Amino acid sequence: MYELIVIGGGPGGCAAALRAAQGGLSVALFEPRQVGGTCLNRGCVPTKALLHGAGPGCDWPALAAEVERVVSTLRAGQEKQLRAAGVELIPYRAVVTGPHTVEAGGAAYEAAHILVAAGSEPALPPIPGLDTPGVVTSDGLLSDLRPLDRLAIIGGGVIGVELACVWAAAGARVTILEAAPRLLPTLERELGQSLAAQLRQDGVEVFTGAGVTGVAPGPAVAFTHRGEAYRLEADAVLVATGRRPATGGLFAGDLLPELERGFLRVDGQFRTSIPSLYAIGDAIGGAMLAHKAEAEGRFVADLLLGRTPLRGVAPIPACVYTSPELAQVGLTADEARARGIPCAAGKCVLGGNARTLIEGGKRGFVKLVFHRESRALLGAQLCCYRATDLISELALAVTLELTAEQLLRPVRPHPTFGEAISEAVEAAFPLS
Ligand SMILES: Cc1cc2nc3c(=O)[nH]c(=O)nc-3n(C[C@H](O)[C@H](O)[C@H](O)COP(=O)(O)OP(=O)(O)OC[C@H]3O[C@@H](n4cnc5c(N)ncnc54)[C@H](O)[C@@H]3O)c2cc1C
Ligand SMILES: NC(=O)c1ccc[n+]([C@@H]2O[C@H](COP(=O)([O-])OP(=O)(O)OC[C@H]3O[C@@H](n4cnc5c(N)ncnc54)[C@H](O)[C@@H]3O)[C@@H](O)[C@H]2O)c1
Repeated sequence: MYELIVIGGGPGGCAAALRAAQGGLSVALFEPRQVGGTCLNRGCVPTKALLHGAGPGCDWPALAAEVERVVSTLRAGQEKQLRAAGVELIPYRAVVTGPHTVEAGGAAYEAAHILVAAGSEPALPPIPGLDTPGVVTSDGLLSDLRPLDRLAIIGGGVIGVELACVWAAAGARVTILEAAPRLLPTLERELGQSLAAQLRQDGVEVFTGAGVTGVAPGPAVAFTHRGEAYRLEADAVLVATGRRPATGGLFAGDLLPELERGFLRVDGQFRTSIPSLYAIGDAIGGAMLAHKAEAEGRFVADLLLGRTPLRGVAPIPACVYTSPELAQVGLTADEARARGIPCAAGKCVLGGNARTLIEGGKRGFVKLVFHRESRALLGAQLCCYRATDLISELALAVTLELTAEQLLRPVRPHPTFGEAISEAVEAAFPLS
């Protein structure tokens, strides 16, 4: 009998298992694939290593070896840390058979609490021909790293644009087919629009409002755009149209917690409709991000340890590691207005930022959204170099509800990208 069984060794499950074990609970972690989950093995880490390493004349075998070195180093470290904390790693797929019981590898296990952190898997849209040879999801593309002359991408979301940048940097002709009117439709409007302009300048073809009608052998993608029909031949077709929860077959018999579109429904403390069963990460939906899963895992571990959870409910920053990078946290001006919140927005365009010009001068901006009366920071949207690092300062400010005056108190060093934050605050509340 364990105090906690964790199902899934991704960032959510590992964070929960580690913290619970460090706090003194007996913990078993079930993971039939590799520790690290999607993030470490098929997601965040390999894609960022590729974005860092891909370039003209790319040596693909060397790049693939470097990606594997990074991933396996991190995985070994993570496994060591879990074992050192006393987590029992069980390499089988688990099925929940009761409120306190799990079956895996032909054996039964029992625990006071069960945490489902089973993550997600690629979701395929109902487009005819997706079983054509050469059509892959991110899992397939990342497991067979090789040069491509022509890459067609269905879906201009986060996976689509990041992997477009990898193969475009290595010299491939990349085409993105996005159904929505802009790239990255879940992010603030100008972020997707600016990225599309930059990608086009870098030679990537971008069709927004595209209607993909099918994939034929070749592979060749048939699509419509502004009333015209097109046929696009490629060496590979990446389908990156979102992910779905990996909750299929997770529960046995009559035991089924409440689901919503396949995602486990949880309350504010990540409890499912079965009191001893918690769920976190991609399996519960919302932002499908590693740091969200990890924060939620720590939150549940703290709850079970009887501690007040520190993290897990703060606004979750979203980052896109393209060039330039994009990042956002909290509310956009449109979202604030739609909620009837009086807001003041300030924007600093980086054309006059010294560090931006020194490092190559790609288009960029920092936008900040404040409550007009309290002057508390509500949200931030960044399109610039190092946006994915700069956003942490702004996530802190949104979380702590810092005001414009408080944001202006620190002296920011020169020449840095961070100077744009001071300028954007001043633009929101001009002196006259
Ligand atoms: C290409 C790509 C790039 C990404 N880049 C980023 C990024 O840069 N930043 C970011 O924040 N997020 C990124 N993500 C998203 C991120 O990977 C996920 O949000 C994150 O991994 C979710 O963590 P999780 O712990 O909920 O689930 P997962 O990481 O999916 O882990 C779930 C684990 O559960 C295991 N499992 C499933 N069912 C069972 C079962 N029945 N029994 C036992 N084990 C089971 C699976 O094998 C898996 O290892 C990316 C995703 C992809 C696909
Ligand atoms: N940097 C990061 O944090 C990062 C990187 C990669 C992935 N992720 C996570 O992984 C998840 C999955 O990424 P994703 O890019 O697959 O999903 P996504 O939801 O970000 O984007 C999917 C895109 O596909 C489009 N689409 C859907 N059906 C289509 C169709 N039939 N034809 C053309 N376009 C279509 C959607 O409009 C959307 O823009 C995301 O939720 C994201 O949070 C995060």
